[in-house]
Amino acid sequence: MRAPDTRAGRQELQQARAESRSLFTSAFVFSIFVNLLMLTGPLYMLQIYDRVLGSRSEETLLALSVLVAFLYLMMGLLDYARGRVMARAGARFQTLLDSRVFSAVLRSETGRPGAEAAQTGLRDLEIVQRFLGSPALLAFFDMPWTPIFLFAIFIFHPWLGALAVAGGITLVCVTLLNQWRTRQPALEAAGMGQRAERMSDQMRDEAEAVEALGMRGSTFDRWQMARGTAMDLQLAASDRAGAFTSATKSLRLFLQSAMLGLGAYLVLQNELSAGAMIAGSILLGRALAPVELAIGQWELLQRASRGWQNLTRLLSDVPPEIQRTPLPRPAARLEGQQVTVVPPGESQASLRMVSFTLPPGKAMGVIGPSGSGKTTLARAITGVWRCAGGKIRLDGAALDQYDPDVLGQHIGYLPQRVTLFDGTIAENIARLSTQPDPKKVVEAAQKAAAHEMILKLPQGYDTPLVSASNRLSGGQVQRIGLARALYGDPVILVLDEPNSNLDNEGSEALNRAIRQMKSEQRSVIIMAHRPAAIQECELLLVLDGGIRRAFGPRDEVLSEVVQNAAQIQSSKGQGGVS
Ligand SMILES: Nc1ncnc2c1ncn2[C@@H]1O[C@H](COP(=O)(O)OP(=O)(O)OP(=O)(O)O)[C@@H](O)[C@H]1O
Repeated sequence: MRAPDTRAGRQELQQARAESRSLFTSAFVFSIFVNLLMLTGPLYMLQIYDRVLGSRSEETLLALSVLVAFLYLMMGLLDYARGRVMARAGARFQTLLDSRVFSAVLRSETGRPGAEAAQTGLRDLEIVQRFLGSPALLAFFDMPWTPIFLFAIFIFHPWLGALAVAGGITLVCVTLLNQWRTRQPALEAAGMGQRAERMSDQMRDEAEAVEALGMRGSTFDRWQMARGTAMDLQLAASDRAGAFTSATKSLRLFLQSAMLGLGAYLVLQNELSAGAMIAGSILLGRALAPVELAIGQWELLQRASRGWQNLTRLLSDVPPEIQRTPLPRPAARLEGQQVTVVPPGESQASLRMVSFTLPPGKAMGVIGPSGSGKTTLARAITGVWRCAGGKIRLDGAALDQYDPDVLGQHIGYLPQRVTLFDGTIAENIARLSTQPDPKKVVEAAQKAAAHEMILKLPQGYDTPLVSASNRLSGGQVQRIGLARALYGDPVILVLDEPNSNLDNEGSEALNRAIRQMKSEQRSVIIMAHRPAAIQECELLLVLDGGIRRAFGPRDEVLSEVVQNAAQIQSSKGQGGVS
């Protein structure tokens, strides 16, 4: 199987990273000075042993100590500054991509629910941001200094240099071995951990069904199995990584002592000064510090690298929205031309070559048995799913010529299953706008016959809702969903099974809202099972197995196609549910 092309996503990420190039450059320059100043310690040692102790000069000691204190202060300041710069580079990277990744996650979820890259998109971005602002990346800036420090040790004595190089190579080999040995278990542990998390999220959301159906034990068993496996894998991964971290730490400490030992031997042979012996040992510590730091931060590095890969996949799968020329507010004329829709991730179309025309001021009913493609059509009209073939045109322009957010304002949608979000009732009606227009909110609620019901709630329109809570009944939720669909005066209203939870009063209010829409030259589409829902419709589209069975004036179509036409027509004019 060919690997998916992720070039576009990688390019986007690289561009966002390149926006912080000046910050990275300053951090790199700071790192040069920090590393130069790291020579302070060894040089001080060298001077103390070889000059101060030899000459017994207190003035030299004082002068050297003052100088060293100053240099350490500078080093501290520069180190702090580069840490701050890197943190800002990470933050800038995240700010640049926040909105892009957020909409890619949403679009990916509507397109192909459950796609792995979308599930973790926002978390991946955060991990990459954390890595960009962490000491782990600074370790890579410090690494080029490792050979320079090693070279300095060579200047003291070739044997010391040889030992340092051998030690350095061993540490690098351990690092590579670490990478090789821990990558797979870390990957598996992360994957399984995410699965357990998804499972617990779903179970929490569906807590009511879990309780009512006595599924607590079995759901717990499933979750625990996933979690247990994740924990075992995580333990194995962290054991391995921990073993490597401890091994490198001990090795480094041992190397430093070995340097001292070898240095002392060379001093005894009169081949080295005592100062150089100590300085060499300190230099070795400095040379190997970035390697050890990189190993210590290996987990973050791996997670960031995985996050980067996921993001490249996500951003490649979901290209950025193109800037569209804004169109004027459309007339409520909707036209379906040979519309074919294939559900995301499926190979079979659930709607095939369906055509219809809905002029302004009219309502169209869409009926058909379960699975006939009614919801699919609603999704296509609202732009949630794109047409695989044919076009849907709103006032002459294909739906993809509208910016998705603008299209959402033109087309009000009441989905089959209404979900409300965390926020007040008013905010939910105003589609989570941070500054809801109170007048429009109340107007929409009145049209949906939700106003009185909302006023009876403890804090009226300001009653806070928690998405998962069930303080509202199914009918109440549906009325608020209808008010949300009507908010902002959409030109087209798409209602998917609007009567499923409405009582008589709600159904009548719905019919009133439909009549009002029509009188204002706006139009309505109703996907329905129940006859009461289509009594306001002039047009009827009958679907069966994703194919148009009939389309035309309602009564004609009914008498032509639906066998129980008489029964449905008899409910006409009664209002409410039959
Ligand atoms: N998200 C999806 N992924 C894959 N296939 C889907 C998806 N949603 C619907 N389908 C398929 O598309 C076909 C039409 O489904 P659709 O939900 O549009 O029917 P419907 O007429 O609205 O049914 P109902 O009256 O039961 O709501 C069905 O065969 C269904 O299996």
